[in-house]
Amino acid sequence: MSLERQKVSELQSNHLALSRELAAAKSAELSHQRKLDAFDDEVSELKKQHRREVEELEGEARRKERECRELKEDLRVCREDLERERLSVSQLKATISHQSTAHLGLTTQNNALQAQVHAIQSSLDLAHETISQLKLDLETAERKKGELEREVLEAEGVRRKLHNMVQELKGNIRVFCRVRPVLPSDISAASSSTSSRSSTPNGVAPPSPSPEDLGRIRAEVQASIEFPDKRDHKEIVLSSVSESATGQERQELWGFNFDRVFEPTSTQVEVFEEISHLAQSCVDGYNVCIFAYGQTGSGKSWTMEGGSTDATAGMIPRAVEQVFRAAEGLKHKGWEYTMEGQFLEIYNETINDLLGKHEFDKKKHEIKHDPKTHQTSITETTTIPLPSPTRVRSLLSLAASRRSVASTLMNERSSRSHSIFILRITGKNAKTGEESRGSLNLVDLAGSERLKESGVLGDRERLKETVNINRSLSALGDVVAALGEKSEKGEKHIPYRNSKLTYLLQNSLSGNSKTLMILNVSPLAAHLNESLCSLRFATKVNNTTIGTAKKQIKSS
Ligand SMILES: Nc1ncnc2c1ncn2[C@@H]1O[C@H](COP(=O)(O)OP(=O)(O)OP(=O)(O)O)[C@@H](O)[C@H]1O
Repeated sequence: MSLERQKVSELQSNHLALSRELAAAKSAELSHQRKLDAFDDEVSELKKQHRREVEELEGEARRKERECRELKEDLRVCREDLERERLSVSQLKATISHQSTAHLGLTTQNNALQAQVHAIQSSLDLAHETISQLKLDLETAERKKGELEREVLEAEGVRRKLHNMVQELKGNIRVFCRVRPVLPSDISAASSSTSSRSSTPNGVAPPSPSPEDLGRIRAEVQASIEFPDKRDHKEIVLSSVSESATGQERQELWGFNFDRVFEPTSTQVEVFEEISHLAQSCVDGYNVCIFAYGQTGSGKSWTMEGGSTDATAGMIPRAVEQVFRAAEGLKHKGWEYTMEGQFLEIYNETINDLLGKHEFDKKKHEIKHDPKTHQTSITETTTIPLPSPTRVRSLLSLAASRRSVASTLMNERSSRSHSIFILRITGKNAKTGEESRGSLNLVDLAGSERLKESGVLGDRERLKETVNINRSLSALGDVVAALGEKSEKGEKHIPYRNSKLTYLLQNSLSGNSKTLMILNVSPLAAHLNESLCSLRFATKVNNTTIGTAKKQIKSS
């Protein structure tokens, strides 16, 4: 038992020891557990910290990756730039080498030019010397020229005096003849009448004529007109070939002489050159009358009024400008001029005021002649002061728009009235006290064709016009004839009052004025008979002496 007790005590002590150990172990375990918990906390803290660090490192890695990508992109761009720069460098190298070659060339050229400059400089020096010598020569020449100009002026005065004396001796009616060119419209009218004859029955138009056809048509429409006097241009010869009764070819020739004959190629400038002295005369105090005569479409309006350009302007604008120039040229001698204009037409023996505001034919205008001043006035007509030639142009176009224009077979824009432009020039000389009164009458007569030719027989109004036109033109012929007889036989009655036209122009036809008739002739074969009539009439006028023109100058 003791053994057992002993054993129990041993066991108890063991148990106690073990309990103690257990307790110690438990407390050790507790402390381990605490340590373990502390470690766990530390581990979880470390894990958190590690996670944070890992996240940071991953963020950092991503940023680095992005930077790396950007750097790679930059690198790529830089490489491209580099490539481009390399290319441009190589191009620049090529340019530089090209430029250096060019530079070399330019340097050589420059050297050559410099050598030339030196050469030019020396010839310039030489030229300077020559110029100063020439200047001296020029001064001497100009002195001589001034002297010669003075001599020419004096000679011009003498020439003018002699010219007026010759005119006075010859009488004061001059006749010029002007043949107009064949117009494209003449050829197309002839070619359309030929083609209408040859047109097919089904109305299909024939083909347009070839250049050869046109040449042939031109030769057919053109009358045979020659100008044999190539020196003085005073002769015109018309001819025609006809068949005699026996079937033989017979050529007839008609020759006429005038003071001047103008061929179809003559320009307005050339025609005006021959009459510009008349414009000068009216500034000197003469009555001047220029009238254009001829059949419809022969070029009267073209000659008197002309076209719209400077080159084609007719005698009216040119004469007016010349009058203004002449008046300006006399200013330094003390002359001051005033000009005024009137524009009238005679239509069916009635005077119309082309510058008036009233309806035509409503007012009755009377013609009055002053026997002392040899001036003609027309009652109740508009007189417009003309301070410049420009004003005259606008006045001409106003008158043209009011002028009676109707249509006949001869000319689609045929003027059926006589138009009379009157420019009155009054001059006063403050130095000498002289006064001068001149006038310039520019008359565009209505067409002179005969009744049968004009194709108006069926039209009463046109017939009346043509009868009136022909009556006034034949009255003009009678006046001219009577003037011719008067100078041969002494005093004789002159039938000025037989028409408004002759009565209006009385002072311009009676020997107190300088008169020029421009006969306009059509170049067409179809108008040959009319042309011959006109040429015969003009010859009658040309053979008439109407006496001596008188200057209207009054001394104070
Ligand atoms: N020298 C010329 N140069 C060029 N064309 C001209 C010339 N003369 C006349 N003409 C032309 O001929 C045509 C007839 O001329 P214009 O109208 O002057 O005739 P006219 O004799 O005045 O006729 P009317 O009696 O009907 O007034 C016009 O088309 C005109 O332009």
